[in-house]
Amino acid sequence: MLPTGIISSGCVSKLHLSSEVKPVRFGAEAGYESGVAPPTQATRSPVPPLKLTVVVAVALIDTDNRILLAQRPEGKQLAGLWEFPGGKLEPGERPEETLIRELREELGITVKEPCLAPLTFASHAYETFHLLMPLYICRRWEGFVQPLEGQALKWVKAQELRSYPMPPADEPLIPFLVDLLV
Ligand SMILES: Nc1nc2c([nH]c(=O)n2[C@H]2C[C@H](O)[C@@H](COP(=O)(O)OP(=O)(O)OP(=O)(O)O)O2)c(=O)[nH]1
Repeated sequence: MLPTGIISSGCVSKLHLSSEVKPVRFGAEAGYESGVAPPTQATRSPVPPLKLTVVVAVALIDTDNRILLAQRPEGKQLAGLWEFPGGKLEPGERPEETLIRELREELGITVKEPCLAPLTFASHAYETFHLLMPLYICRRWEGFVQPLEGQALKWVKAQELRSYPMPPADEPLIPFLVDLLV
């Protein structure tokens, strides 16, 4: 059996090893004032953390239980992949405000905050940032969905989501939608 802290196969996809040994700091010196144990040699991340980017997304669901996907345009990162509408949290915004703003800008629809229900979230390390993406669901909005930013749009059944290539962060979200809608 492996002792705690040794990485075995199956749970961790990337292991970064460094021969550089840094001095270990404890307690207040390490920024831990009281009551919280400092990271140990075994639990401290061996690589500098990626910048955390919060993107808020929504599965809009129509009366036939189909989900709206939008295709990322040419020239952008992850171009051609199908994603949930949404966008980056701006400073000072609450996640629901971000979504309401993005849905108006991207799709021309008006969503009221009580119509946004949290479903799950994605946490995914891209090469240059770590994405944290709450996924809401929404069944009620005002106006007609329009591709205001030139993006292709598709209404897709939950069981057909796997036929649309999505960003890697989104793949673990699919079973939650299948459980909810199928
Ligand atoms: N909206 C949305 N973004 C997603 C999803 N999955 C996923 O990995 N992302 C990533 C792609 C982008 O890196 C980021 C979304 O930021 P954004 O909507 O502002 O996209 P963007 O490329 O236009 O960003 P930028 O030009 O303003 O930097 O999150 C998803 O399902 N929906």
